[in-house]
Amino acid sequence: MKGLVIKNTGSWYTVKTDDDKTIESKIKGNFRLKGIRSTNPVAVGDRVDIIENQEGTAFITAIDDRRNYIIRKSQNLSKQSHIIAANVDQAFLIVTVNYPHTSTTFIDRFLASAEAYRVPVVLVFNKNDVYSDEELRYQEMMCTLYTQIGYKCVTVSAATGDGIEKLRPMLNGKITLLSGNSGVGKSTLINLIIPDANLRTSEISDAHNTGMHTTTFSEMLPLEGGGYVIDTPGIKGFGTFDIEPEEVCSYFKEIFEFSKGCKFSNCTHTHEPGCAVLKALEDHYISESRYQSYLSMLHDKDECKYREAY
Ligand SMILES: Nc1nc2c(ncn2[C@@H]2O[C@H](COP(=O)(O)OP(=O)(O)OP(=O)(O)O)[C@@H](O)[C@H]2O)c(=O)[nH]1
Ligand SMILES: [Zn+2]
Repeated sequence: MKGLVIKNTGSWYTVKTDDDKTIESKIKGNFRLKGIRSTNPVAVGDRVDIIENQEGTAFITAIDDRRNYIIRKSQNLSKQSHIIAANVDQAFLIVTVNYPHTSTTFIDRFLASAEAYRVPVVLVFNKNDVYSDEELRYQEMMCTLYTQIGYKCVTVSAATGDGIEKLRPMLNGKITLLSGNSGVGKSTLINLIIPDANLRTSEISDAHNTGMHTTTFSEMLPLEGGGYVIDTPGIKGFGTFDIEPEEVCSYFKEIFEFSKGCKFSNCTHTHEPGCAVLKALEDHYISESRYQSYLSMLHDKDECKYREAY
């Protein structure tokens, strides 16, 4: 029988079968996933084969190929990874222009890593209710910038509920990863969208920040209209991927478009003559902040810092 892994607590996996049953399952014997050194071979979001046994539980016997997965690297020496979720349909990146300020570098890095994994991203601008006119203008500028590049932008307030109704239809039937810096309102938003989720709010998540408590349990929260939401504290992007310096550009959609006009095919868009990207930057077709983010990722690569950041 086939099913979807919706929860992982230690060695037990909750599988929602295609005929809508929920069965607690374990991995059978020496089942190993090729290629990944991970503390958990199966993750929420995985499509699996199960065989039911007499006790009413089941064995997971096979796992479908993943379209994508999100990994957290272990901080200790084992260098093992923990797979947080697999087969994500889309990501909502929650950003706040203030309280706390989400930097464009943070946004652009997230977008670039999502591009690499072909995961569509929606930018959700939260805390609309607290901003001054100046902050609102800045928020609008950001929305315009990212909309022009091709990302959907939504402005909401999790505190007042303003704009939340726009999110619901976008979530329907999909597996959505909710991400964003600490304090931007992820838990508040989830509690609003799924009232019985009863998620921890800021007090407890402070423990995450100091690294006192890292949970190895993941769960996809079911939505009323079908689909799931995954809340992942502290995830800055997708996967650990070996990105080559010449690839960085292809993950910045608009920069990539202009790069097709560069004189040299190996142009790094930093100093070369006949660089169409530098020209577009000068003519304000490419924004300064996006270009700076591109440079920061390019330079990180030189120093091998980027890989470690994820
Ligand atoms: N004014 C205002 N405050 C908000 C809004 N959304 C969340 N907050 C507040 O911001 C603080 C942080 O919200 P959380 O939902 O805990 O943020 P989080 O993103 O889950 O944070 P972590 O768990 O640390 O990742 C809380 O005090 C919330 O009440 C909003 O739209 N407006
Ligand atoms: Zn160039």
